[in-house]
Amino acid sequence: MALRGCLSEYDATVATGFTVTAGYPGETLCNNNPVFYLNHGHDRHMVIKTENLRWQWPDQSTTLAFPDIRLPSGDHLFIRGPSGSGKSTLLSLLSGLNRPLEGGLEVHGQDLARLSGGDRDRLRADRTGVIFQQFNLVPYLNALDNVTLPCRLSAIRHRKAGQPQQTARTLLQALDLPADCLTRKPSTLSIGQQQRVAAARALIGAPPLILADEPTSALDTDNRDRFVRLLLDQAAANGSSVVFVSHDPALAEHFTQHLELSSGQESRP
Ligand SMILES: Nc1ncnc2c1ncn2[C@@H]1O[C@H](COP(=O)(O)OP(=O)(O)OP(=O)(O)O)[C@@H](O)[C@H]1O
Repeated sequence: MALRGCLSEYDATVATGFTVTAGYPGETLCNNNPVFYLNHGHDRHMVIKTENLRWQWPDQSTTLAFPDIRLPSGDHLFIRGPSGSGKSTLLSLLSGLNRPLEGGLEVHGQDLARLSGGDRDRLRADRTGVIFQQFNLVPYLNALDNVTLPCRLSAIRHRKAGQPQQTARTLLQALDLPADCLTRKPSTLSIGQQQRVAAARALIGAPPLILADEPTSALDTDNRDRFVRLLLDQAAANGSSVVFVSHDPALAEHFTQHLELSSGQESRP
């Protein structure tokens, strides 16, 4: 099916994690409002910098307090912690989906606490690829069109991808997706194949940061290790930093930095 005119704002938002603020049936979904990407002297190569970061969900009595993170450009960080320790919550803060309750949070040199929701969405669209735990593929788009979606939502990602369809093919091939899967819908793909599509979608347009939320949880050990290696190889080829969360300590060996979240969280006084 032709891509133009068949993508709702809802689907684009669920699939990519950012709100689409432009786009009508038949038009390319792409918000060209400029966000100014600043460099801050000695921190210009720091992709993520957090300090005393805290978050409290509405109606929850406990506060999630996160260890400080310093992630230089190109480094790969593994975040581990038991269920409920706040791994997904931390990724929602790093991606700008939620604004921190307290503490410092700089991503791509931007103070996320000071940006509006729309500017955080734009920053994420342009500079962060997200792999969701459930992949969030758009069910009525084939694998290739799912992968090129970020290029429709970000002029920067589109420009960096060059020819998005060709780049998507190259990425999916590098991630070992069989050629006959390229034009198939997600529901006809195995979990491992859907996972490769989700990874290619995060990688296209070489965003400086990839955030991955337990994308290997449904895989066996061999496929899990292979997927992590392929993902990190592609990220390294793009020069992208990676933050990968999992409860599985066996994956830690693939990463250059490690962070452990504990299950014990502070109670609010
Ligand atoms: N939308 C929400 N509203 C209210 N509380 C939430 C929400 N999302 C998460 N929480 C709570 O925040 C805490 C951390 O949840 P989170 O999903 O970040 O943990 P996790 O480490 O990713 O867990 P898992 O490994 O099971 O996915 C939990 O106590 C959870 O119940």
